Formats: sequence, structure tokens, C-alpha cells
Amino acid sequence: MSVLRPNLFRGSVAIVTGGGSGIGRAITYELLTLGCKVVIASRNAERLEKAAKELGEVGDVTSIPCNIRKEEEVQALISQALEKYGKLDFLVNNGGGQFMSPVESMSLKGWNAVVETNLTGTFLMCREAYNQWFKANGGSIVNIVADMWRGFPMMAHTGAARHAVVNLTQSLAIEWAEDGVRVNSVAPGMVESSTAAANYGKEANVFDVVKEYLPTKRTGVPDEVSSVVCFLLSPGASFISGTTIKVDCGSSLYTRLMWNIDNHDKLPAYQWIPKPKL
Ligand SMILES: CCCCCCC/C=C/C(=O)SCCNC(=O)CCNC(=O)[C@H](O)C(C)(C)COP(=O)(O)OP(=O)(O)OC[C@H]1O[C@@H](n2cnc3c(N)ncnc32)[C@H](O)[C@@H]1OP(=O)(O)O
Ligand SMILES: NC(=O)C1=CN([C@@H]2O[C@H](COP(=O)(O)OP(=O)(O)OC[C@H]3O[C@@H](n4cnc5c(N)ncnc54)[C@H](OP(=O)(O)O)[C@@H]3O)[C@@H](O)[C@H]2O)C=CC1
Repeated sequence: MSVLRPNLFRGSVAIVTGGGSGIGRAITYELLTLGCKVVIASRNAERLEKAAKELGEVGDVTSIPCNIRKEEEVQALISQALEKYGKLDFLVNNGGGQFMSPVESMSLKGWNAVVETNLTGTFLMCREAYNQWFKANGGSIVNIVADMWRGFPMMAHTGAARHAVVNLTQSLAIEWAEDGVRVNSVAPGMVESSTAAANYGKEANVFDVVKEYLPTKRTGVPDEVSSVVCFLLSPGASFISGTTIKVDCGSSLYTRLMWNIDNHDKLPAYQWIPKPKL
């Protein structure tokens, strides 16, 4: 079970973008087991609905299709969630993604697609949740970013967008402090989910290839990101705002140039959430 206490979030309501797959699904699952009601939102209505049906066995979950790049869809998502549950306590901006490409062959359309998804989408979600609910009632936001701390070659668009989200997180933490809104980010390292592997594993499973370059000698699992997100949403983090927590077991710090780490299995995964049936 979750390391957080049972019923911690009973009576609370969350929106998790990208909540039907991968890391977002693990966050949704953990929130549900802690008593939270959850709205999951993303573009693929069919996949979202299927996930909601499965997650519905754990708790009260509703799927609302939404492309976070579209202002009207974001506005409708927040108002429909409020209509359904009457309140909003948490927003998890997890929906996002990118494609691999060197900058020299990146089209403007491709650049814009990634920046609009990861930066503008997060901005729209935060602003609408604040204007429609958090401004008057307070709340807590967690933005999912990435391990872009040393640049992100082959994914420069997402590196730039995610770093901008870190700065947005800091600005909002200050602007909205007086309204009782905490805003934080979580930066996962390499986390293997079936969806992520499908996106980046066409020639070879990139998650297998990178293992030996990580201090853990293994990739992370979605549950290891979820537990930190749930902690940040919880009252245990009531004195934390404007920060970004790296959930990468040191991979953003590690280069073999300075220090070799031999193969080992001494940092095992914390994994408890049942894998979705695919
Ligand atoms: C060293 C290893 C590193 C591994 C990194 C692992 C760590 C990170 C993991 C994750 O983030 S896991 C999550 C993964 N999931 C995704 O990334 C899926 C989400 N991605 C998308 O939805 C798209 O990639 C998108 C671009 C963000 C949005 O696409 P959208 O549907 O809005 O636009 P499209 O019409 O598909 O494309 C618009 C435009 O973008 C360019 N483009 C899109 N895909 C590619 C591609 N694979 N390669 C090159 N360019 C691409 C292209 O210009 C598209 O316009 P058109 O040419 O199609 O007109
Ligand atoms: N796995 C990893 O190693 C890492 C992942 N991340 C980030 O963590 C987050 C979750 O990734 P992960 O679970 O691994 O992969 P997934 O592909 O499972 O998650 C991405 C989710 O975002 C949703 N999404 C994408 N674009 C939009 C959009 N425009 N509007 C609404 N929803 C959207 C997708 O649903 P749909 O297609 O239905 O819209 C999907 O559910 C992403 O932001 C990812 O980039 C960061 C660092 C590492």
C-alpha cells in the first residue's frame, strides 16, 4: 500500500492530466487508494475512458477528454470537474511529451507542438484552475518536468519547455502564496512505463540501453514518482512551495567521467501498484 496514511485525501478532489497512462496513471491510482476523487484528462478519449473504467474499481474517477494546448478545452475541463465534484484541491500537470530530433532538422511546427504541450498547456491548466477555484479556496499544484538539468540534446524543445515550467513554478508559488496555493514540480529521471517504452523503444528499448549509465543500474518505476507527487500534495509538504524535487536517484548528477559505479542491485525499486492490463 501507499506509504501515506489511509484516507489521507478522503473528501479531496484532484485533476491529473495524462492520468490514464504511465506515471499519471500511477499518481491517479495512489490518490484513489488514499480516498481522493480524481478527474483524469488527456486527448485520446477511448484510452482515457478505458483507464477510467479500470481505475473505477479502486475509487471515484471520471474521465474528461481534453487537449491541454487548447484554451477552451482547458476552461471546459476545469468547469466540468467543478460541476461534477463541487470543489478542487489538487492539480497534477503530468500530461506531456516530445519526440527525438536534433535541432537542425526540427520544424517550427514540431518545436511549437512540444512547447505548447509542455509549457503552454501547463500555464493554461494552472491559470484556469486558479481563476475558477484556487484563487478563492487555495489548493496544491504539482507539475511534472524532466531531467533536463544539463541540457537535453535530441530533445531541446522539451528541455527548454520543462526548464521554463520550473521557473513558472517559482513565479506562481510567490504570486499565489497569499491565496493559499502551493506550487511545486517533480523531475523524474528515466522511468519505464509501457507507453514511454513504446514511444522510445522502436529500434531498441532505450530504457534497457540507459540502465548501465544510471547510478541505480535500473530505471525508475511510475510508483516512485507517484509517492513524491502525493507527498507534495499532502499536508506533510505544507511548508514546501516553489521547489522542484528530482526523482532520479542521482542520475542528473552522475557522469562516468568522474566516478564509475559497477553493476549492482542495492537500490531496488519501490513498486506496489498493480500493472495495468494492456
Ligand atoms: C536518450 C534517451 C532519451 C529517452 C527519453 C525518455 C525520457 C522521457 C520520456 C517521456 O517523456 S515519456 C512520455 C512520452 N510520450 C510522448 O512523448 C507522447 C506524446 N508526444 C506527442 O504527443 C507528440 O510527440 C507531440 C509532438 C508532443 C504532439 O504531437 P501532436 O499530435 O500535436 O502533433 P503532431 O501532429 O503529431 O506533430 C506536429 C509536428 O511535430 C513534429 N513531429 C511530431 N512527431 C515527430 C517525430 N516523431 N519526429 C519528428 N518530428 C515530429 C512534426 O513537425 C509535426 O508536424 P507534421 O510534420 O506532422 O506536419
Ligand atoms: N517516462 C519517463 O522516463 C519520463 C517522463 N516524463 C514526463 O512525465 C509525464 C508522463 O509520462 P509517461 O507516463 O512516462 O508517458 P505517457 O506517454 O504515458 O504519458 C503522457 C501522457 O500525456 C498525455 N498527453 C500528451 N499530450 C497531451 C495533450 N496535448 N493534452 C492532454 N494530455 C496530453 C497523454 O495522453 P493522450 O495521448 O491521451 O493525450 C499521456 O497520457 C510526461 O509529461 C513525460 O514527458 C518526464 C521525464 C521522464
